[in-house]
Amino acid sequence: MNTVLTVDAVNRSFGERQVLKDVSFTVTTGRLTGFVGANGAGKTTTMRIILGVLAADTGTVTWQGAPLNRDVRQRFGYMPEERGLYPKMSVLEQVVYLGRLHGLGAAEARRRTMALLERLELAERANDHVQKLSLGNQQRAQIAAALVHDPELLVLDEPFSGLDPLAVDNVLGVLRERAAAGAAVLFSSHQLDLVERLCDDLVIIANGTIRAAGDRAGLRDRYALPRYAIEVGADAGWLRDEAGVTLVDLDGRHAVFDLAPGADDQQVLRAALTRGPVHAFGPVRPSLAEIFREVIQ
Ligand SMILES: Nc1ncnc2c1ncn2[C@@H]1O[C@H](COP(=O)(O)OP(=O)(O)OP(=O)(O)O)[C@@H](O)[C@H]1O
Repeated sequence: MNTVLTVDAVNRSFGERQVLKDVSFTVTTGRLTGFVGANGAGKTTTMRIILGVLAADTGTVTWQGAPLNRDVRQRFGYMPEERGLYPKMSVLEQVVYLGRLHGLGAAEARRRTMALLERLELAERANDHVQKLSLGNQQRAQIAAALVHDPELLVLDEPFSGLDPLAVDNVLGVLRERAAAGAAVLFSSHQLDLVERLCDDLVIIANGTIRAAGDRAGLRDRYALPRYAIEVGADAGWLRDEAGVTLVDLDGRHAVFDLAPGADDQQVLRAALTRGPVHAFGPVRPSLAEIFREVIQ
């Protein structure tokens, strides 16, 4: 597994407004990288810069250490946020056409298109006009269009939004196969709770600034404070005043709290026991969505 794409100190403004501030991260072959942030955080702008649709004011994007050019970008696959298939053309014609634009011969483009549509469970719709498809199926057609030329880098803007859980699994399976075959995959989402289950690496952006980046487990270890759940016999509100305790959730006799570095969990347990029975007490593992809650709102 190699780092292939490097976004380094990219800045971009629209008029007076700076929407990307020193954005840096990397994307690795064989892995799915989720690019997560709230609406307006700067995901699409970053992706457009990677694809060369938009220029950075300062900073660089490199592929295997070299600056990007048209030839390299021909080997990328992009699913833009604004989608962009022609409503009045059949799915088959359209994906074949896009494959040919990327240099595939007619027979090869057709063969790959059919295989992809089959894999995306869209083969029965191959001859339908895009406008006749459900939104979820239009999305799968878009994904086929981004994949048909077997790109080395896949950049997908919100590929899972609007898909039902079965379709998410299907698309995820397809992306995993591409990664296993050596592609690098970068996709954006505003749903950290969904994405943390789907990807290997995460890049978290808020207000144009990268807040955290790395593999899932590493991010959890780095950013999570020790978190505990407790169930006591009466209201657990007293926890609020315990040294080193930050309440995450309080619901009557149940509470979830973080402990400051150096604070003693056993001290909290003893404090609880002086007030009455303790029915449950132990560490819990926060999800990334919980850790970065403010980033995704
Ligand atoms: N062409 C443009 N002209 C002016 N402002 C823009 C332009 N494109 C994007 N912006 C602004 O830049 C900011 C970042 O937008 P961007 O689309 O990159 O965010 P995003 O994270 O992809 O959000 P979303 O999930 O809503 O697409 C937003 O405030 C947006 O309004």
